[in-house]
Amino acid sequence: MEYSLSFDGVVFRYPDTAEPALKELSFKVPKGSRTAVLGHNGSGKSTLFLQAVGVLRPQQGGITVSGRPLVYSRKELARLRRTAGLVFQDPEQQLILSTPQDDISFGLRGIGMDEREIRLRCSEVVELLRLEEFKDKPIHQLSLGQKKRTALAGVLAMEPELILLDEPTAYLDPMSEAQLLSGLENIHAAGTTVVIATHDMNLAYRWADWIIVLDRGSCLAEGTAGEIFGGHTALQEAGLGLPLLAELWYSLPEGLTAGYPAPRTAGDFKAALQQLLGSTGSGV
Ligand SMILES: Nc1ncnc2c1ncn2[C@@H]1O[C@H](COP(=O)(O)OP(=O)(O)OP(=O)(O)O)[C@@H](O)[C@H]1O
Repeated sequence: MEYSLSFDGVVFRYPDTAEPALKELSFKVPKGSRTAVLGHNGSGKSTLFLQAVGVLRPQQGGITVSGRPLVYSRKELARLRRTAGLVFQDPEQQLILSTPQDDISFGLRGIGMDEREIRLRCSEVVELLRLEEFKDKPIHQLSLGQKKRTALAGVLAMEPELILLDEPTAYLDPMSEAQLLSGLENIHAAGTTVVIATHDMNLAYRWADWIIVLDRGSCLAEGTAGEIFGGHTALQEAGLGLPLLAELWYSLPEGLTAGYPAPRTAGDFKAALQQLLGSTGSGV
């Protein structure tokens, strides 16, 4: 299997802190996956992301992005910027210029792209993330959901192979969340590896195909969504509850559900129940 990102024994301690934020952290993100990094507050998710894009550097261990070990020279970091993009939890930390259009173009100018290509890339991401209506509006007048999509557009315009999003849906209403997820769907369909950090178990359950469970700076478990949500010991150990649909599914009699894949959406759950109860002669 090919991997877009791997950590091998990464240790990192912030200055003047007693405990390392990352403790011999090792895991792998399969290329082309939709990966969710799950962990409680302070488990190290944001620190992990900052390491993956070279903003922070491990004190021990190594990181590989798209098959290349990270090297912290100016040239290699510039290359990394085009390979791996990070969307911060707080878009205010990311958006620098006055309008979405200017902000998206800024990063592309920084890598020396010509103006014609910049205009083309900008219009592509503006369309993909449906920013047309407010692309020329002052950023401080945008809603949080619009700012989050603008920050995502700025990263996406660089066409990275790997995109990392820190708590992408935090504080978004259901409509803004759906818009952001649909943007991510298109990005993933185009071949990009997408990694999100979240403690929203319901989101991870319906969205991710690969899961990494982080606890106090270490990886407790990694595997397919079926393995992690089906086993649920790592989630319990990390103090993370089960997603509602998984809890309902695994509370059904094992004899009834044996051999059926656990449904990931409410619609699939209903269809599975109809099929299972139909096959036992009950019916819903
Ligand atoms: N700049 C910093 N200086 C010192 N310690 C820090 C700094 N940033 C984070 N930490 C510590 O590192 C650990 C990991 O923090 P991190 O922000 O990576 O966790 P997280 O899983 O992203 O948390 P959250 O879910 O709350 O965003 C925590 O103990 C935190 O207090």
